[in-house]
Amino acid sequence: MSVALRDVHKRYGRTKALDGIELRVEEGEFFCLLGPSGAGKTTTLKTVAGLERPDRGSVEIGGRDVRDVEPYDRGVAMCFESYALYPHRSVYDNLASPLRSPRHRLPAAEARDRVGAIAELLGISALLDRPVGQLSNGQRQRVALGRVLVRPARAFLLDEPLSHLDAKLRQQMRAELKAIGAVRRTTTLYVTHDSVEALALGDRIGVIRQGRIVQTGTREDIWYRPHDTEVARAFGRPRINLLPGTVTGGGVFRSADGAVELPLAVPVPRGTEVLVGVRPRDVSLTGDMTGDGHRLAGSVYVTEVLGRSVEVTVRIGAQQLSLVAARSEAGGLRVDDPVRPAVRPESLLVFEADRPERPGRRIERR
Ligand SMILES: Nc1ncnc2c1ncn2[C@@H]1O[C@H](COP(=O)(O)OP(=O)(O)OP(=O)(O)O)[C@@H](O)[C@H]1O
Repeated sequence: MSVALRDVHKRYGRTKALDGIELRVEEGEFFCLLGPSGAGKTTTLKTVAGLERPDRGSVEIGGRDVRDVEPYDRGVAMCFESYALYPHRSVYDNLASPLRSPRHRLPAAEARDRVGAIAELLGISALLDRPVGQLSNGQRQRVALGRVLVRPARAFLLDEPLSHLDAKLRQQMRAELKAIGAVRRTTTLYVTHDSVEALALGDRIGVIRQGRIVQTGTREDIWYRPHDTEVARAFGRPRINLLPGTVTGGGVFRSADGAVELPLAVPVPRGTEVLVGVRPRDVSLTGDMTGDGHRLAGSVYVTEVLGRSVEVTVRIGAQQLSLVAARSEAGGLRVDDPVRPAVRPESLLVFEADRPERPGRRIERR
């Protein structure tokens, strides 16, 4: 079932939690809602589940306005970050109890199969007889997720369901979550503040900030065409370089101290104050084999080993430019060594300068 929110507003006293949310999750789609703490992610989910009533705007499930539909009758299954489990009952009972509700009431054998399959996928088969109260936080979180995924639902609403797992398990579960048949077939709205998770999981991603959706798109849209500097900063580690400066005649970017000059592929009027963005992996330490790409002259400021590659921060006048190079290229570099990194004009993103009231928007290629 598709899920749509139109112009949804919600206030708690003086706090504007949702400020005109527009969102549409297509049938069967896995949609990630990404935003910082307090952005309104949980409130959005609660509004879909019917646990909060919007002050204005509408929520539709399967094309039907659900204003007057009770949470229980909406047919959505929600997993909260603060999970409600029965601590004295076994993992098996916690997983099976949703299937005993009058809504589902599956035959015992079928319920057992479903619970077994979900427990297997979540790696908790060995814990089925244990009381939930004796489990670790990460194990409990998997039980809570299982309680949601086990039931037949028209849509899953998942609120940071992997947040309590350690890094390794989180990565593993991330990969497995989308492979679960029920998840693959069922519309899923997944909330996270982790951009890596959003990029890994989302068929599409919605970026939420201060109760509004700033940008919706595929991972390619968000990565290559971020709406503004804040979206650009949110995705990618090491972070995108954003160099402040002005556009001179001939469409060349120039930093305030004149140390960095870069030809722009995007037409920008002369005199415009901009931030030029380039991702560290798009800066080449040794210059392109083909020789194209614009060269800059600087010196090594800091190097940091990131497994097989090295992050090199280069000082160019008053600017710092970070790049990622292979260890074979950058392994021997010392602080203050001169380097000539190269940047291709087509990998540059151009943004309006940030203003106090809002981050700089990307200037589009015409
Ligand atoms: N029941 C409530 N009463 C008062 N204020 C609330 C209530 N629920 C949420 N808020 C406020 O509404 C805003 C949005 O909260 P919400 O929980 O939706 O954010 P979030 O993006 O899910 O954040 P987090 O990642 O920290 O869970 C916050 O400023 C929060 O303090």
